Formats: sequence, C-alpha cells, structure tokens
Amino acid sequence: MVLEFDPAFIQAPEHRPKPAVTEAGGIPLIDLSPLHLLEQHGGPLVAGLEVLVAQVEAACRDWGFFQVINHGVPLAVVERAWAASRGFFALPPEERRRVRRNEVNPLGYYEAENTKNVRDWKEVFDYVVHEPADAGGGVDRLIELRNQWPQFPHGFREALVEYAQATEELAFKLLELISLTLSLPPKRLHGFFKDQTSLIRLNHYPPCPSPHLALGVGRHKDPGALTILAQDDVGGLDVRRRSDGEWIRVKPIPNSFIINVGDIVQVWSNDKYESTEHRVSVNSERERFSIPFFFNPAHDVMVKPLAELVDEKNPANYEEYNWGEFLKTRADGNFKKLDVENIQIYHFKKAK
Ligand SMILES: O=C(O)CCC(=O)C(=O)O
Ligand SMILES: [Fe+2]
Repeated sequence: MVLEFDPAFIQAPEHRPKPAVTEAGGIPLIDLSPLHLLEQHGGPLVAGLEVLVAQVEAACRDWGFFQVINHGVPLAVVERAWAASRGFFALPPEERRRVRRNEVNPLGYYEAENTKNVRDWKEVFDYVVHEPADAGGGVDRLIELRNQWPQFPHGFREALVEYAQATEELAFKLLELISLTLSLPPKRLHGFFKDQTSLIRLNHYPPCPSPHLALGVGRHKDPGALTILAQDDVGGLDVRRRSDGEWIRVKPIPNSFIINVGDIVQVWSNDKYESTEHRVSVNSERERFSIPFFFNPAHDVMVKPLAELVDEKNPANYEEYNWGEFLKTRADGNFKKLDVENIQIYHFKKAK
C-alpha cells in the first residue's frame, strides 16, 4: 500500500493489538441442524428446538457473538462468493476504482475508510441486498441506492447476488431464533425488514508492514440488527470478552459463519442482549478476506425497546430513534474525517 507507514493508520497506544492473542475459551459454537424444526413450529417448542433456542439465548447474553455450523447455506454458493471477492481485489487498482464509492453513491469499492477517525488497513466492496435501497434523504428527498457492478471478474455479480439470497434466508431464521429467545412469536420481528437496507461488504486486508500499530478495522459495534460473517482461514477478528474486557481471537472454522447481535437487537431487547465490541488485527504475511452481511431493517423503522418487554417494573432504557437517520449520520462521519465521535446508541439511553 505505502512504503513509509502513513500516520493516518496509527492507532493510539491503548488501542494497538498486543502481539500475543488469546484463542482459548472463545465464543460459543452452535450447531444449527435443528433449524428445520422452525418450519413445523406452531405451539410449544419441540425438544431439539428448545435446546437450540437455549444455546442462542446464552450466547447472545454472555458474548453477543457465536459461530454456527450446519447453517444451510450451500458451500458452493459461499465458494463462488470467495472466488468473486478474490478476483475483484486482484484486479489492477485502476480497474477497481472504476466502481469507487463517491459523494453520490456510497456503494462499490472503497479503500480509505476510517473507524473512530483512524484509517482502517483494508479495502472493501459494498453492495445492497435489495435494490433500490432507500438511503434516506428525508421525506421529500428519497435517495435511491443502486449497486455499482464491475465488469470484471466475470460472474462477479451473479455469484454475489446468489450469496445474498442464501445468506438472507439464514438471517431470517436467526431472527426467528432470537424472537423465540425473547419469548416472542418467531415472526414477531419480520415486519421491520420489509424494504430492508441490508448491506454486504467484501473486506480485503492486505499484509501490513506494521501490524502492531494499525488495525484492519478499529474497535466498533455493528449498528444494525444482526451480522453474519464469513471469514477465511487466516484469522484476525478479535471480540471483546464481556467478563474481563480481554480481546479474544475468533478461531477460523471451515464452513461456518460468525453471528453477532448489533445495536438494534440491544435496543429491541432493552439490554437483555448487548452488541459487543470487536476489531480486526492484521499481519505482515498473509492477506485476509472476510464477508459480513449486515442485516438491517427498513429505513423508516423507529427503533425502540419492544413493547412486550417493557412494563412499569422494567421501563424502556432507550428513547426511540429512526434507523435511516442513524445510519446517515454514521455514514457522514465515516466519509469525512471529523473530530467528533460517531453517533452511538447510548446517545439515546434514558437517564435513570
Ligand atoms: O473482517 C472481519 O472479521 C470483521 C469485519 C467487521 O467487523 C465489519 O466489517 O464490521
Ligand atoms: Fe463489525
């Protein structure tokens, strides 16, 4: 990327990764095989599903993160998405820049993203799962987002559209599981995702000459409802363990996804679940690829603790906020290097 290490990438000393990483006692691994039981679900939970729901509940409560196997997304679909991503980032820079994000269209290729005002050691390609997605210019100014597809590599668009369809199905099933963990009907949250603004990002982290100074993605929480992340075998995702604040490296497991609850599930659940801080460490030897699917509701959704979960004894911990506005404020903060902190959900937390 650059010969001399660009200070824009340098993390403050307290946020730099330590050379030794902890992998032991990591995030829970959940076998989703009983998922098919959801289709038959009507009355009380059948035994296999009951165990699964209990596992998801414990993982969301204790970690906000878990890995899943037997998730139902065909391996061939995932492999075609990896091939598309590798092919795209192997193109010459000028070819990638043909679909570069700009002031008008935030989708496509980008190599200069900041997290909390420090530049990330990565390049990305973003596309929305449903087009056009409303980027929310307000009631009178609807901004319609359309994907920018590169001409190369061949089959890029087809592979990624197919990937989006398969992972979206999984996202809805996970949403049903989360509803069940909150003692709600499985489809209780589905309505929020009509006209969803979900986004898929291809992340590429090139080898970094100073991995002790920079991060692939700085520490952050995902703002949406859920994230479904595919990572390759290199490793680098660090999750903040709730019990002691330690950064724990997530071990790559073949044919699995990493799931985390985002800020919206934290608010919906009125803090039963918390969105967990995470970051990406880089290394000087191997490039790394990952693909997060950010499962986001419709632009006009007002996010607030679910009515069924609050009462006089357990009042709502948050004021309601509009998802589209939140996202737009965030995006503006990412685009320009501002000296202010990005908008966060605690800004909507009610005083006790
Ligand atoms: O690359 C990863 O493992 C995680 C990326 C991430 O956290 C994000 O893009 O929000
Ligand atoms: Fe993230």
